[in-house]
Amino acid sequence: MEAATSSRILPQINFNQNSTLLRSEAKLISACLNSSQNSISNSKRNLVARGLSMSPLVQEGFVGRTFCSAGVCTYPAGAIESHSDIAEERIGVILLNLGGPDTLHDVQPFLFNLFADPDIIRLPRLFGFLQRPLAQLISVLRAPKSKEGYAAIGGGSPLRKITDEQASAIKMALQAKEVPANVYVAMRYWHPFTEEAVHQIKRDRITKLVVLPLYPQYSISTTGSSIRVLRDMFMNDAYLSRVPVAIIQSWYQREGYIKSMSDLIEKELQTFPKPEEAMIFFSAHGVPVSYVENAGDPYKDQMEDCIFLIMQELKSRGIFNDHTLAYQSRVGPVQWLKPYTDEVLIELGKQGVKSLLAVPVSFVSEHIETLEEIDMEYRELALESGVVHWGRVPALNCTSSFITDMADAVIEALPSAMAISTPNATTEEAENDLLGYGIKLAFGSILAFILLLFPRVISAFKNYIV
Ligand SMILES: C=CC1=C(C)c2cc3[nH]c(cc4nc(cc5[nH]c(cc1n2)c(C)c5CCC(=O)O)C(CCC(=O)O)=C4C)c(C)c3C=C
Ligand SMILES: [Fe+2]
Repeated sequence: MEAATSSRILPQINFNQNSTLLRSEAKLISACLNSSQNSISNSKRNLVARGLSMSPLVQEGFVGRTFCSAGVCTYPAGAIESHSDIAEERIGVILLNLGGPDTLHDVQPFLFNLFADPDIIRLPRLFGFLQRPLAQLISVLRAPKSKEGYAAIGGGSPLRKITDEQASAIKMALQAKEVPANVYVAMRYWHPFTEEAVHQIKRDRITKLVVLPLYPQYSISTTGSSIRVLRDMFMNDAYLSRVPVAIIQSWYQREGYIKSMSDLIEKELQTFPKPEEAMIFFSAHGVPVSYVENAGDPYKDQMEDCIFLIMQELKSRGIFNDHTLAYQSRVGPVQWLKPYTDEVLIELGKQGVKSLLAVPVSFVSEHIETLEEIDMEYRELALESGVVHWGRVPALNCTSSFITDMADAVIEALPSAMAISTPNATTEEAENDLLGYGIKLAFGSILAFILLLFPRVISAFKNYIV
């Protein structure tokens, strides 16, 4: 794999010169994001240092409860209860997505929801009470800039419409494969919220559920956050905690996805006067470096692996264009994953690159960061920097090969669905636990007493062992 632009690492950004964020807002976010760096456990650090990404669900407190393999998580045998007594299976698929403001009026409350998420602004537990006041402040400060962006793309986010269309398309693809299912949309920060989807799932008496995040790569800030919210709802509900669930954590490595992305790239390259000369410029949404380096977020590794797989597929088709990966959409002055898209564009222009094909790679729908940031801001910057031919690969949206692959992913995950059997202890269970603990304590004390008082008993035991 060509090292992801390691030869093009650029100088650190100076906030005063380049950041598009308001200074006061930036300071606030900086303080919040930096503070989270101190609360990372050594075990996580060791794993990361050894190059082993900790399972994201383990980081989220699923320790001892989950088995994760091949991107699908289920619950261990001891904690499950089968639904074999259910005569009629009603399959549900829940699509997890970020959500976006439908109108300009929604922008500030949407931003509030985003910044109030402890997986976006990661405060130490002790300062958790500050999360909502901070979110209020930051959302009010950022709203004008965000509104400008949403105004430029028609006055709101297209995410809800596209995600609804993807849900209908996946439902139809499942139907065509003779797996009838209801498909629900659960947005993290705007309507339809996760609560609304979960309400419908209960209303429809779903008996088996597949959780499918619409993010190809896993990040604590996206898939991780949505699964945490969903898990809390399921654990605290008598019905839902018994519904078998399969969670697909990430799916960037699926052949169907890699081929669909390659198809789009191959097609768009043909629009260049000399297709073989265009540089393929993968632009992924960034995350703060601390997520990867301190919290063990597998996002960067998965992103690089994803680019490698796409380039391998293109090579197998005889496409040998140069490529590079950079990260966009940083918020605040903390270090985000590098290299930054804007800096790389300027550098490539300086190096004399004339043709660039931008490929958004961290998200499967058109949204503000493709329609405004890439198509407007980055296009303009690239052209100013000397690039002559600029193109952009569209998001997958409802591309049929992609939708078929998502349906296949659901079908493959179904057999591993298992229930969380009321893991939140009821009062009765808690009392039983206490009783059990008391019995063990009393028994242990009596045993210790006997062993201490009667050394002969010990030697008798020894005789049995040795
Ligand atoms: C894989 C995708 C995404 C990651 C990772 C991610 C992390 C992340 N985002 C913010 C802050 C903002 N994100 C915003 C919008 C937004 N983000 C994603 C995807 C990822 N975010 C999408 C798809 C969208 C927008 C959707 C739409 O409405 O079209 C915004 C709001 C827009 C803006 O003001 O720029 C903010 C703010 C952080 C801090 C973060 C990781 C910690
Ligand atoms: Fe984002």
